[in-house]
Amino acid sequence: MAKINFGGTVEEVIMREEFPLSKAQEVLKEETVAVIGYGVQGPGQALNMKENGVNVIVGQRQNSASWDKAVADGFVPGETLFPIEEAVQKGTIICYLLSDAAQIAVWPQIKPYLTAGKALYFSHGFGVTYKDRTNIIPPADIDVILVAPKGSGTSLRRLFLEGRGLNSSYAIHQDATGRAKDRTIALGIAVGSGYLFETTFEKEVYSDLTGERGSLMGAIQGLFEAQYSVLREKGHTPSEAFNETVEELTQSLMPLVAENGMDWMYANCSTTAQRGALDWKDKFRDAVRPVVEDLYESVATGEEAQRSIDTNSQPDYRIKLEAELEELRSSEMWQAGAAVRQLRPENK
Ligand SMILES: NC(=O)C1=CN([C@@H]2O[C@H](COP(=O)(O)OP(=O)(O)OC[C@H]3O[C@@H](n4cnc5c(N)ncnc54)[C@H](O)[C@@H]3O)[C@@H](O)[C@H]2O)C=CC1
Ligand SMILES: CC(=O)[C@](C)(O)C(=O)O
Ligand SMILES: [Mg+2]
Ligand SMILES: [Mg+2]
Repeated sequence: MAKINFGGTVEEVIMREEFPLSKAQEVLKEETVAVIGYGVQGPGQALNMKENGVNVIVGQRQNSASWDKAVADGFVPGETLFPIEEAVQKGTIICYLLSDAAQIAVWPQIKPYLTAGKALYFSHGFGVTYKDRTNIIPPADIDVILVAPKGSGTSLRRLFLEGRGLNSSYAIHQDATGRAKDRTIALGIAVGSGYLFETTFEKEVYSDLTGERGSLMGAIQGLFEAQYSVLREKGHTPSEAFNETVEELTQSLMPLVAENGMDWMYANCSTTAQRGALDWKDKFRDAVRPVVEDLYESVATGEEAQRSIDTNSQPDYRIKLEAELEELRSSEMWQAGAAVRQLRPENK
């Protein structure tokens, strides 16, 4: 493990150099890795592992769009693609990549096939951490492990195809075989992680739920809406409001942040912008911090988990989510966004 200084705190991370793909292949050579669920993470992880030489099968509900997608991606019914229970039966490592709500519903069906020595793998600490709400309590004689790619399954796959990698966290909840750690790291490398950092199931789910509700998804849209609507009320056109709120951020400034940090992005903007950003950042921080504190509390008490379970267990949850996404899509801001995207020279 490499010791890396993260801004003054030294942490151990695992990189491909010290745990190369050849070692991952060696660790996994006797295993059948059953990827259960072929939604967003399922395809990314299954295809990356398959192309990395791992023996992968997929378990998915028949007569579903995801089943058809698995077929289109090259998984063969009866050979490498099976109904869920059959795949769990055949697998020695079970990657449980159903939606978190579906994991609860399907658990009683798969539990009998989690026999001694197998490994149960998650990409989220949700099911195990909130066990009082999910009833996901794995048998004691199996490994229970986690690799959580820090990003969308779509990005995991795209970065893999570009020869890059998405960072993942990893955790071992239960080591029944003495091989849990090797299995975990090998899977982490095989799914296409750039490097792996250690966590626990609880820390993973608390930080992940906070991040996606906060700066990664929820807060960012909230900030965009606030600024866009003020600009519009003050008489700015949609194109100006959208460009000054979103397009410039994603196209021009965030790539600079990604490349070399916030100070580098600031340094490449005008001194006028730098002065204003440095003055205003603390006001935004102070306004938003109490909301983040509320959010973390709601995650830690399990309120967020319960809301997610309750809503996403409804038979029509997809339709309802889609209706809310449609509302976003049809908002003036994102309609302006669609027009702006069309105008990018590369999209012409
Ligand atoms: N979406 C992402 O990129 C990320 C997801 N994760 C985690 O990975 C896991 C999988 O998430 P996603 O890929 O987003 O899942 P998803 O929402 O795409 O669902 C995966 C599959 O579950 C199946 N499914 C849904 N309800 C079912 C039911 N009642 N019975 C049987 N199958 C059912 C669907 O057919 C679908 O193929 C979750 O634990 C999630 O938190 C972690 C990091 C990112
Ligand atoms: C993509 C990711 O890692 C998220 C936002 O946490 C998720 O999809 O749950
Ligand atoms: Mg998440
Ligand atoms: Mg996440």
